[in-house]
Amino acid sequence: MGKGKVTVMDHPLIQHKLTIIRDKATGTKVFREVADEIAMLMAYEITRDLELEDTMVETPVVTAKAKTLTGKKLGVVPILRAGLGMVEGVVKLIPAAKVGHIGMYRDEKTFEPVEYFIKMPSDINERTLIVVDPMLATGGSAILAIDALKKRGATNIKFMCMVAAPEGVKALTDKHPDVDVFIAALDEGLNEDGYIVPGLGDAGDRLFGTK
Ligand SMILES: O=P(O)(O)OC[C@H]1O[C@H](OP(=O)(O)OP(=O)(O)O)[C@H](O)[C@@H]1O
Ligand SMILES: O=c1cc[nH]c(=O)[nH]1
Ligand SMILES: [Mg+2]
Repeated sequence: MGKGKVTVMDHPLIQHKLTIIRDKATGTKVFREVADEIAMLMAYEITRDLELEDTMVETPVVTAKAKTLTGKKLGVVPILRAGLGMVEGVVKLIPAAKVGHIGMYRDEKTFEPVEYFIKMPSDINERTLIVVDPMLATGGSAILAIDALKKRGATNIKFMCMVAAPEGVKALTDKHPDVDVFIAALDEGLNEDGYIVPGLGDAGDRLFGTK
């Protein structure tokens, strides 16, 4: 592994749901639903360190001391297309989060990422950004996406993916050691076509039914 902090979220529910989306017999509808559920479970874990402050609440019984989120700003940044499949799951838990989009495709021969779209909230320098993409293969797409966010002023970034290859985790944590990486499964590696093994195939195509 590289220099950054890496957390593997191997909760039983996440592992069970991952098996469903790894299965090649799983169609688009179920793939989308289960990917959404995995993203929500991961968001629950990734938000464990959100800051709380004291407040008062009037219950039907008494006025009591209680806790509330500080309202520190968050952003979710899906890497298109496949990252879109993780947005709903996160914003269901954090409805105040703004969403920035970054479009990236991987050249099929060289595996080099190409950026084709970016639209961010204007205040990304004030936000904790959670970059989401189901797949971290060579790491090229995640590295370029995070480069683009840092260039625009982002300083507090987390990366969350479902399936990662060790090569991608090393490349990402070497290049961006300040970015905490959260993954649901660390797979064996990459095949000659740049696919994660065992992986789940092309996440974008499986989410959107494009193959
Ligand atoms: O770590 P890397 O080697 O860069 O590969 C991972 C990238 O490949 C996939 O996107 P893809 O290029 O297939 O685009 P899509 O989401 O539009 O299908 C995936 O969603 C990641 O963004
Ligand atoms: O296995 C892989 C590798 C890159 N992108 C995917 O969607 N799947
Ligand atoms: Mg794809």
